[in-house]
Amino acid sequence: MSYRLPDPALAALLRDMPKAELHVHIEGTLEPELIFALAERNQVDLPYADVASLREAYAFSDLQSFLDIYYAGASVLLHEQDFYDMARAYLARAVSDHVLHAEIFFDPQTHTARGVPMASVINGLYRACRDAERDWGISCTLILCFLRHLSEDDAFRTLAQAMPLRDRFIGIGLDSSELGHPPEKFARVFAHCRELGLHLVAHAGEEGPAAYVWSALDTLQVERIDHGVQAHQDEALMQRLARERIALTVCPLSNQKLQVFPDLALHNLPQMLDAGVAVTVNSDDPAYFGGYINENFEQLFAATGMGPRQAYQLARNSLEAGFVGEARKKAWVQQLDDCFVRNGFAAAIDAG
Ligand code: HPA
Ligand SMILES: [Zn+2]
Repeated sequence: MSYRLPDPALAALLRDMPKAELHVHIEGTLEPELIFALAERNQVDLPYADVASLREAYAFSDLQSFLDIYYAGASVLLHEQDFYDMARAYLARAVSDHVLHAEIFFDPQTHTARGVPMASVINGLYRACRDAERDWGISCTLILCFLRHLSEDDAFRTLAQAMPLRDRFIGIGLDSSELGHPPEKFARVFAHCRELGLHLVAHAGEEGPAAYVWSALDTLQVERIDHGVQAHQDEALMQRLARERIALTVCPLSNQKLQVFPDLALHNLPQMLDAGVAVTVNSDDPAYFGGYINENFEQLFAATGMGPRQAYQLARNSLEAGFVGEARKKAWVQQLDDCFVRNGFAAAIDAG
């Protein structure tokens, strides 16, 4: 089900308000047109005849059915310039959606397993971030994700390969198939990353149970939870998330596409926000799930009937949950306040 906002003033506010994107997989921003262009450039065979038939395959029943196609799409990425072009396209889009700051996930094991050098992956993405900052003023950092369906030893090897480029990523995440791969499987490698001074996040409670969110917090000691929507099943967990202001990077269109919620109108984000949890809105894999961050905001608000007060809270949560210094956060929140005043929604600031 796709939703449209009937209120043009609210739609304009959601579009124009400054925001941060804290949960986007760069490989999930690879649009079918770019997949085919890179396939041709790199002479990679694809099991789809054209862009239209690839898009037709984007009908998912759960996380795994998506991941199978997502990893196939990433097979066209071979050279540093491919990673640069992919990230450049995403960042241009983020700028037009008024994203001030993006923390971008990448999955190195998806590429190194095919013989792509770690340096090609990280240097291509990093150069795109620096160029976007120079050209468009967007702030942009990288988070290296371990694939949880692989072993912890594989994660350690991946970390070792990335260490010569340690200054080019700020944190570590955990993604891929959740069920059967609980956070504690990666306890030792996360403890090591913590000692290295890396920020820590993990996907938990997307399809997996609330127990995985507890484990990500207590065993991995992550600073944010990616998705986390299953926390709603556990009142004690909800209270902890709210009390400790642990941000959840929620991805509404992803949750609908992967059938975590059968329909956006049934999404629990409004209740989580009401319960005082620091929820944020993000796009996850926008090329596959039918929309970038502003489309996530617009459709979610249209489906659930939320208004300017919640828009303010969500944007503010995102600007405050990034891994950046307090002075920059304060300046960004000032820009957010100015936007709400300019658009005639000053009351939403005071209510928030
Ligand atoms: O939503 C997701 N969940 C887990 N792994 C992923 N890798 C890309 N997107 C996702
Ligand atoms: Zn994700």
